[in-house]
Amino acid sequence: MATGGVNADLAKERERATFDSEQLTNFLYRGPEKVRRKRYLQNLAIQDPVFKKAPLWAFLNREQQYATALKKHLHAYRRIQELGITEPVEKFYYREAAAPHENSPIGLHESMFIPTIEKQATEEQKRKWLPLCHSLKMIGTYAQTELGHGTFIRGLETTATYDPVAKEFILSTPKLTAMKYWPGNLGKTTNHCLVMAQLITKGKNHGIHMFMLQTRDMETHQPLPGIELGDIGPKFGFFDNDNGYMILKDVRIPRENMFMRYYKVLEDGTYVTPPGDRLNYLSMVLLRSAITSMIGQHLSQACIIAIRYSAVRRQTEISPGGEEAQVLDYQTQQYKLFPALATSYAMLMAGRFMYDFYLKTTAQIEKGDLGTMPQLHALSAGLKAFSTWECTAAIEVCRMSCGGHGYSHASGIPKIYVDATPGCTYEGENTVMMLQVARFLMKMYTNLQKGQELPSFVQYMTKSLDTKSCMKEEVAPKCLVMAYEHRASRLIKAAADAIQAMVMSGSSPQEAWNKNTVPLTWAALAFCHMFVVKNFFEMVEDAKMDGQTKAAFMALCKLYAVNGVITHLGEFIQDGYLNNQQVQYIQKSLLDLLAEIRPNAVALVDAFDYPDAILQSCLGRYDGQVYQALYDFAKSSPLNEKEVLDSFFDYVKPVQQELEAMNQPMARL
Ligand SMILES: CCCCCCC/C=C/C(=O)SCCNC(=O)CCNC(=O)[C@H](O)C(C)(C)COP(=O)(O)OP(=O)(O)OC[C@H]1O[C@@H](n2cnc3c(N)ncnc32)[C@H](O)[C@@H]1OP(=O)(O)O
Ligand SMILES: Cc1cc2nc3c(=O)[nH]c(=O)nc-3n(C[C@H](O)[C@H](O)[C@H](O)COP(=O)(O)OP(=O)(O)OC[C@H]3O[C@@H](n4cnc5c(N)ncnc54)[C@H](O)[C@@H]3O)c2cc1C
Repeated sequence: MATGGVNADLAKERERATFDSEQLTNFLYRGPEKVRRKRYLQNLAIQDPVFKKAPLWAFLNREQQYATALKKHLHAYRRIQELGITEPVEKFYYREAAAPHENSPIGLHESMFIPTIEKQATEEQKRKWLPLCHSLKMIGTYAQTELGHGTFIRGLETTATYDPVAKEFILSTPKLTAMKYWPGNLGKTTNHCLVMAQLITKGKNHGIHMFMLQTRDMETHQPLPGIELGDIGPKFGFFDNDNGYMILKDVRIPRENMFMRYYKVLEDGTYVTPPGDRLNYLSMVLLRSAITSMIGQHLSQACIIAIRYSAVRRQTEISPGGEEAQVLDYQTQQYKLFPALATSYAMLMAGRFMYDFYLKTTAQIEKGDLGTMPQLHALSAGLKAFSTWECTAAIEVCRMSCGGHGYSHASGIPKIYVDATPGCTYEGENTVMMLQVARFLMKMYTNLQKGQELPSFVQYMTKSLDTKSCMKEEVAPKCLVMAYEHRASRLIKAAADAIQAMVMSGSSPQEAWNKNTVPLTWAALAFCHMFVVKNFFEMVEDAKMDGQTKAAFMALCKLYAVNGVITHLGEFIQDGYLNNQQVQYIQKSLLDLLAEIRPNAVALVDAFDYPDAILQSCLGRYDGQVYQALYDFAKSSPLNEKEVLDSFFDYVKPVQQELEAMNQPMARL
């Protein structure tokens, strides 16, 4: 444990901030009452001896990591029920503090299995399954992806063939590539899963549908007949999770195990047409809608670590014989870290919008109004992809900005990165998700050409592209937003025109699409970027906080927008929308903003309000005592338990002796 009070540099940083970080914390967590409740729940978990006593995951092997994570998450699950915590966000605060950076082996049970039952099951099915789920008699996961197919789910090969005589479905993975592969917690933890399979009845394939499958005996936990299950082995991250594989050999389940809220097969095998398309994709939409906030939180943790450390770390005298500078004073270090910080706030704001939009839209869907599903799909897919790409790249920047110590697990950043980066892949591979956004945008563009009204968040497309930017020396938010709108509109039009031109010259629409997927992803990315920028400005402008806090927050928001223009400059100037002079204004504004943010950098990360016990970082400690903490971390390495390791006697000594004998002058003769 480090001692010595707060590091003097860090203390100074907090004194010189121009705003009160608590104000921003209150905004981030939606009010002081919610902040108090968050801290209360986090403290409850942090003080709980079961969580407190557990060894740090970094020093454990994979089996131990799995067992520790399981023990903690099960204890948390029980405590959450005992404490009567029902709000999802409050459960999250408790869990995060109970098992920081340890992914839950019952995570899929809570994040996909139960929500899918709640949304896709009939009332009768819910009555039967939900109580068993809540008592963990049933522990389930979401088994969709197969060895051969993750993205193209219409191509899944698992079959569910209805037998009207027995009134059962026969589940089968008829070939190697059909085996379920990747589902979280499928390998060892769960005893049930939702299986996505091709529904075949009366000899006809009706496409993929969801079925409830019991995989293991509920007492002995042994796999049931016809089911082979296992863990898929170690991965880049998620070491503590048993992502699994599953082979099914003609496993029979009752007809009632098909999720029948929207889709139905009658006893005689008649398929009843559902009220709408893609309703069984809604579980993916839920998680996609939650990922933007989640990934923003991952990045915010990396920013706390890198920025606090950069305030403490001193390296190189600026003038000969002078004091070594805090590395945070180097403009280049600010250029790495402040855009990352701005990105984390931007994504937290986008995530807030996204989740609220999800709740609003799904409430309409529940009432039978499916009209906004395409918008929900496009926005959740796009923000999921955009935010995970941006945030994982920024986390890696944070890690490298910590120099050598960033590479150590002592920093905490490597674990944040490896657990964040699969967000680019799971719940829809990012490029594929961007192409779904592009598909939506192309439709909107066609509707525009037909003179139809567009949904509000794509109405900017109706503006003329013949205008020039209003950007002046004082870089105004309005002009920044318009620049993003212009870039998105132009790239959407460019992609649409390219496709139309190919179709006009004889290509099929599919061929024209496939020859333009790169420009289509440019357009989709520009759309998502514009959406995030615009939403960030709107949320800062509407935020209720004092003037100094708002000014500090606004500086970040502007930096996010300005930095995005500089990073993607070609797309903003290609048609002459911004001229050379205006680009210079923006470049100058970037440097001015770095200087403006500098005194508030530590306060801006303090506002995220992560206790040390959650952050688990020697570099990101609130007191800045990083060197003592690094030394303590090194001392606690199991390799240091023995002064001389057995491997020295087993391997080094014999080789030394052999080499010594070989190198004797006599031996060479
Ligand atoms: C607490 C967190 C811990 C982390 C845990 C991580 C857990 C991870 C779990 C998983 O990864 S589960 C598996 C996730 N898998 C995927 O996401 C698969 C991705 N693939 C798809 O979603 C689809 O195959 C596709 C790429 C969207 C294509 O679908 P499909 O082939 O059926 O459609 P298209 O022919 O392209 O389009 C047809 C039509 O349907 C519309 N559409 C597609 N998806 C949706 C949707 N979800 N909602 C509404 N509408 C949808 C699409 O836009 C087309 O519309 P039109 O243009 O024809 O109007
Ligand atoms: C940590 C983790 C947890 C997971 N948990 C679960 C789970 O709980 N349940 C579950 O069912 N699955 C789970 N998955 C699987 C995950 O959902 C899939 O890996 C994901 O959907 C991507 O599919 P894929 O692996 O088939 O990638 P592929 O589609 O094979 O992607 C490979 C490449 O092909 C490109 N590509 C593919 N199709 C197209 C296209 N049409 N156009 C252009 N490019 C294309 C992609 O962009 C990518 O570059 C998990 C995966 C991970 C990593």
